[in-house]
Amino acid sequence: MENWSLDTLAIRMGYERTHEQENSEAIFPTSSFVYRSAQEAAQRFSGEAPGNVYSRFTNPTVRTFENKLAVLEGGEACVATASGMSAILACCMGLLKAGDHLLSSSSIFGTTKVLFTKYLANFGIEVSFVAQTDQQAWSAAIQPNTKMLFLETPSNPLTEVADIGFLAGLAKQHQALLVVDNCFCTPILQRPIALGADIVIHSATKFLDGQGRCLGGAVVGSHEAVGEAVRGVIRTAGPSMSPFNAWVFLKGLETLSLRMKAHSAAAQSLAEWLSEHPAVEQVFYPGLTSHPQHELAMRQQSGGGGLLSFRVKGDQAAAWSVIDATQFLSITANLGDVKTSITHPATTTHCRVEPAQRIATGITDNLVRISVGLEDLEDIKADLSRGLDALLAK
Ligand SMILES: N[C@@H](CCOC(=O)CCC(=O)O)C(=O)O
Repeated sequence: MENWSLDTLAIRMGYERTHEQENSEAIFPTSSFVYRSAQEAAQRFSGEAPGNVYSRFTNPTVRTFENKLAVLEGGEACVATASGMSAILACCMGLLKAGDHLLSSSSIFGTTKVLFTKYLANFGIEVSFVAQTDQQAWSAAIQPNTKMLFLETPSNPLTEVADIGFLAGLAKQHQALLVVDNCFCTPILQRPIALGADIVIHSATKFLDGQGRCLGGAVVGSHEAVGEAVRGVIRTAGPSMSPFNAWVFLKGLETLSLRMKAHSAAAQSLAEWLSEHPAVEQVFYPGLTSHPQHELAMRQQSGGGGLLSFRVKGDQAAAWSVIDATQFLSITANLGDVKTSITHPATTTHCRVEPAQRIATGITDNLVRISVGLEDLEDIKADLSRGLDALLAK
């Protein structure tokens, strides 16, 4: 197994067949487990003996998913959660305490921002935000009590790519943890732990699933931080992944590599096509609009991912008209699906961010986000052309 590539690991690693000798992984939809004696139960609950205890924190199907994702991300441990947001919550609850400072990129998913500002602040965690790609701002915003640096890269929805290596160095210098939400790239395109990050977060709902079926999340990192601290939160607070969802994500991992390469190639072509369209003001896709070395390196190595966004020439009505003119693209607030989705971030994914802050971070009313799926690219372009061409006729 040591020499297997990520493609083989994603399909083959980490599963011991039951006595039925099944080829596809079994699902264990059980809430609890039965012991041969009271003593065995006590040993399992105290951790003295290994094995399943209760599906809130130990389930064989969920464990298979966790073990596989840990290896793919290069972490020692993985804890699966009920959603991407509960992965972020468990990570913060397990690794921060009142009085600590969390330094976050300002280019994060709107709901993550609400979690940090509205809820973590209530528990005495200090939060501040810096521009994703401004290295001087990250350095200047470090405080004596900074315990965690947090970002999504590429960011949602402007696909800003941060230099993980630089931020990892900064975090280490100040004994803080670097947490990277890797849900846009997945380990197929980017492995933050190999670049120096301490923790990787996933919304498994996105590309890990790949077909928009289930909610789930994951935290990957060291035994101490994730295997102990974050798992302790999940065991106690209970935002756990269900066995059925874990099974769906296991199936998703089997095709992840193929899908990510196809999503990336399609998104890159679509970004280039959009940037030539006269009704489009600006396109955001890694390496397309700016060329810092780490951004180009990421794209050349593996592709820039399946997500892009663009500003139409006009206002919110113009953006909505492009969205509404599509016939098969899914108007939805999700991403990472084989079905292309189209989203108006200002009024959906980032609607709870205070307007001035939203606009300051580039989520303007004329911005449209696309998660490029695996339909024929010419069909996707034709669906988008309808609304874009109509804008020119006005
Ligand atoms: N991160 C995803 C999920 C979008 O989900 C929502 O926008 C739900 C709204 C909310 O959390 O309040 C994406 O960016 O599409």
